[in-house]
Amino acid sequence: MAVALLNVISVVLALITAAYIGLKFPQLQQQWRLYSHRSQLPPGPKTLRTGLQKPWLWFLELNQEYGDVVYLQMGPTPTIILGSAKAAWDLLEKRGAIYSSRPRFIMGGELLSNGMRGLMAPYGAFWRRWRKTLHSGFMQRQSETYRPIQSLESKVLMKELLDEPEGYRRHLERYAASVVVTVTYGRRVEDVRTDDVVRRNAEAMERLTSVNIPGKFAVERYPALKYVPAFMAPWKQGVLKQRQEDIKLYTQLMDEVKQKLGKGTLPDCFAKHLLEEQASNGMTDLEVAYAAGTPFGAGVETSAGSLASFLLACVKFGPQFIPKAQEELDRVVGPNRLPTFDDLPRLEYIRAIASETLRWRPVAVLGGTPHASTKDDMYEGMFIPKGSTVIAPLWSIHLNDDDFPEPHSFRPERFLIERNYPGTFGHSAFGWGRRVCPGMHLGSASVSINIARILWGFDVKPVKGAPEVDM
Ligand code: HEM
Repeated sequence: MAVALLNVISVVLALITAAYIGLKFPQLQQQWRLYSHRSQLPPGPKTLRTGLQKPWLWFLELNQEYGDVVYLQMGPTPTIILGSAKAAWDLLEKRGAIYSSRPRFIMGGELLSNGMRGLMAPYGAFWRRWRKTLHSGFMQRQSETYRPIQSLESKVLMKELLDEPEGYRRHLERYAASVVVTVTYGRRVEDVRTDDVVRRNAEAMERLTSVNIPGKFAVERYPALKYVPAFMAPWKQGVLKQRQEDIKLYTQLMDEVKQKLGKGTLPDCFAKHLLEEQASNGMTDLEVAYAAGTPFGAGVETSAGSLASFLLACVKFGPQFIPKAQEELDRVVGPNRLPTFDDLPRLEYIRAIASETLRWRPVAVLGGTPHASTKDDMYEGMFIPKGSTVIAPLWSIHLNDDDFPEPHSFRPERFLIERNYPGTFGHSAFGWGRRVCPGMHLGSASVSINIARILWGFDVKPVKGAPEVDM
């Protein structure tokens, strides 16, 4: 009896040890890889700073102290911080085949979204399918067909700014939300405070941001916890319940689209294209529903925030660039009509202001969602391990004074001279490589047309007597 019990205990212990080694093996393998290349890892600090509200400020300090490629050991994950356009271009663009994945987001990407949100998806078949639909919905030629929508919403924005200038932040949000919701679902947004689609999408974003907090959930550090049954883990029960809310939202929005399509009342829009291409793309109904939710999550705050940066630049540096811009608008457009998209090719200085806006205070201050590498790599004698999280903070890259002398000054003129900068835009506001922002044509058109019209119609000045603010 005693021998039988001992045998059972030994088997159980052996199974536990095997399971432990199985679970630990990838981590041990990674540790060995790091140890054997320790002398070739990029330079970096010995200790981490935790609880930072604005990590990009620290990353800039690190890039200034250690160089363009900095190494941090964040728990088990090797993390690389890129501090120059060249390093980001060399790795994320030129070596896109191995730097286009994402780190694991177990709470947000896996448990909340069940892998349905392409923005957080690893590089692979699902991401490629999702990305293909975004490409066909937002590539240059297709985005140009959305210009009448942008032009109309921009006119509404001008009227709102005229009637209630102090509500400018809300008006910018309404503009951006209405463009995105019209382009996606074929219906306008008249007021962000009362619109149902806006409210419910904002709630979905809230659900996502509430679980995407580094260090908040142990499962991000110990991925095996993902498999603990929900009844034993209230945090898991909570996030799975929230998943159902997301599914309800995206499915209902798509059902409304299908009803309108059936009645023949659906205007041309991204959701319609998704349905038309669903069979050839091999996407499930749920994939389509989540894909239609993508532009709202990625395109509203980025567009509105970029225009807010422009107003900030006007308040801080207006006298240095507004008169030149208005001289150009007087010359090219004249006083009797609003600037249009057709004028933009001749509004060189306005386009330079748009580029400088996206550079000076980039909304994606950390460069958007981090990339992850899928193979060991060597860069300028430094070893970058497979599975590294790669962050290219635009705060470091756009405020790097080798590329942008006096980086905190707002100087559109930088974009009017020949400069040696990788890529075609002269800045990196839309990211890099295979993950580059698919909405960049829509986003940059929104920024340029509204800058042209605001400067044509308004004098933007600080409120009289307003206190000086650190920007
Ligand atoms: C001025 C406006 C915008 C800015 C500054 C901006 C910026 C960015 C940046 C920096 C990234 C990260 C790229 C990378 O990982 O290397 C990104 C990704 C993305 N953006 Fe935008 N964006 C803007 C507007 C839009 C719009 C209007 C859409 C709507 C379709 C959109 C959809 C996306 C998506 C889906 C991704 C993720 C791509 C992927 O993971 O493959 N963005 N954006």
